[in-house]
Amino acid sequence: MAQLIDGKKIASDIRQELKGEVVQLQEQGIRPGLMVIFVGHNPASESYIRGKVRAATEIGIASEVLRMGEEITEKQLLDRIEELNQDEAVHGILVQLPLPKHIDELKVIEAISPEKDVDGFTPINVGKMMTGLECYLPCTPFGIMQLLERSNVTIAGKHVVVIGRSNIVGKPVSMLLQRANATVTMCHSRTPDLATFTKQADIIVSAVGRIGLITADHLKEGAVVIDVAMNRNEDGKLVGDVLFDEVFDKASAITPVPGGVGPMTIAMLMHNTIEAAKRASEDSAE
Ligand SMILES: Nc1nc2c(c(=O)[nH]1)N[C@@H](CN(C=O)c1ccc(C(=O)N[C@@H](CCC(=O)O)C(=O)O)cc1)CN2
Repeated sequence: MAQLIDGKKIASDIRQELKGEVVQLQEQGIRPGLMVIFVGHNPASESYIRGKVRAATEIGIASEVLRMGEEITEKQLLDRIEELNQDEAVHGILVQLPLPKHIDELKVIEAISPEKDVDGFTPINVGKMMTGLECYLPCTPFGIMQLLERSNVTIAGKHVVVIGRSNIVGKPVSMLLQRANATVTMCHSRTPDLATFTKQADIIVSAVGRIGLITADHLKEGAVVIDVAMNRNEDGKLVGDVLFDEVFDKASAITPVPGGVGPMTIAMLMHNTIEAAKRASEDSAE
């Protein structure tokens, strides 16, 4: 039977720690500020943004949601980002993804000032992460690392199989795990005979978005399983890639969906926003 890695509890612990940091900043007259840009009406995004605003309010971060209709042009969005880049009260800017199809996501992300890029998605921050320079780490991969560390899962020397190659999760988490001295194998939705790879893993990170992708047969006894996916099943219930009930008996530790990686994404966004406020005040003091 596995240890349940309780992301909800760990994220709540992190938010409590961050609350203390915000109190200290406020004593210096600094109030961290986060601007969330939401284009369109995606219901899932709506719910994630609510979670971000709730967490910010709990911690004492000033947050605002800039809502833009689906019909806005790419140019209008880019102009708005440029204004926010210049706004000193805004320490962190994020554009909720996905964006409507007529807007080029990469172009929009690139427009965010790297100093305010609390999602860690801009090419500058990605490049810094690749080379080990100080930067904002993307929130979901950062959250996965925190989950593993705070659950006392050893990473160094372990073989990790990451399934998924997105810019948000698969690629960056592979890099962070490798930096923590794991040996990383990257697989994806089109990897033939996935089980050949996953059966060799001490830790599996699955971020594909396919219900039932990982079964007990994909695991070696005692592997750690991190499920990053958010899928809706036939009953409308939120489930991951992993068949939780059967994998639970074979794994040594496992994250649930919901209540695993998801809450950590928001906690690490709060961490990055506070970091952005600290850096801005250090820069203005220089
Ligand atoms: N600009 C960004 N866009 C997106 C990101 C991101 O990091 N930055 N990640 C995802 C969505 N996301 C945050 O934005 C996110 C996903 C899931 C959760 C979460 O807490 N999930 C809960 C379940 C919530 C529910 O019931 O619907 C859980 O797993 O327990 C938070 C944030 C894509 N876009």
